[in-house]
Amino acid sequence: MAHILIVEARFYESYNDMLLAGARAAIDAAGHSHETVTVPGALEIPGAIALAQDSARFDAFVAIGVVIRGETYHFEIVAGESARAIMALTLDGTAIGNGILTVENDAQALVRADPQQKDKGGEAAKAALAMLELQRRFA
Ligand SMILES: Nc1c(NC[C@H](O)[C@H](O)[C@H](O)CO)[nH]c(=O)[nH]c1=O
Ligand SMILES: CC(=O)[C@@H](O)COP(=O)(O)O
Repeated sequence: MAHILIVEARFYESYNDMLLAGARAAIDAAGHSHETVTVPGALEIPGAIALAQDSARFDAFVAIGVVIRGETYHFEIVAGESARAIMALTLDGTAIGNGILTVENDAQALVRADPQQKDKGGEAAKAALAMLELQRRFA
């Protein structure tokens, strides 16, 4: 059994609740355990994963968050830099699934957060488990 850390950026309460439900359901269905930590925003997720890695308590990570475009360039920074930093951690061999939604509006966020619709939280959890399996296969 693996132990998974879900790192959520709780910027939008309702969407996060749905993403977490999907991620937790996927991990439970695969027979693994999980715990969750909360950070202020998506930009803090990669740092939280890096800090948690040092504890060696977790086998894989799931990033959960919602980034909705506003009026300024900040969307590109938050969306792009969180994805870039997560990818850098992945390329260092860390099993991570990225469930950070980067969308234009609330309607797009809802469809993707809802476990009964696109279930991006569950998708990210399954991706993390798939990468963990590869990591163990190549060990
Ligand atoms: N606008 C969104 C943010 N912005 C906050 C940043 O992620 C970060 O917490 C802040 O810049 C302090 O370092 N975060 C989201 O997750 N979603 C957004 O829509
Ligand atoms: C993604 C963001 O950072 C965004 O929510 C911030 O909104 P704004 O660009 O209007 O400040």
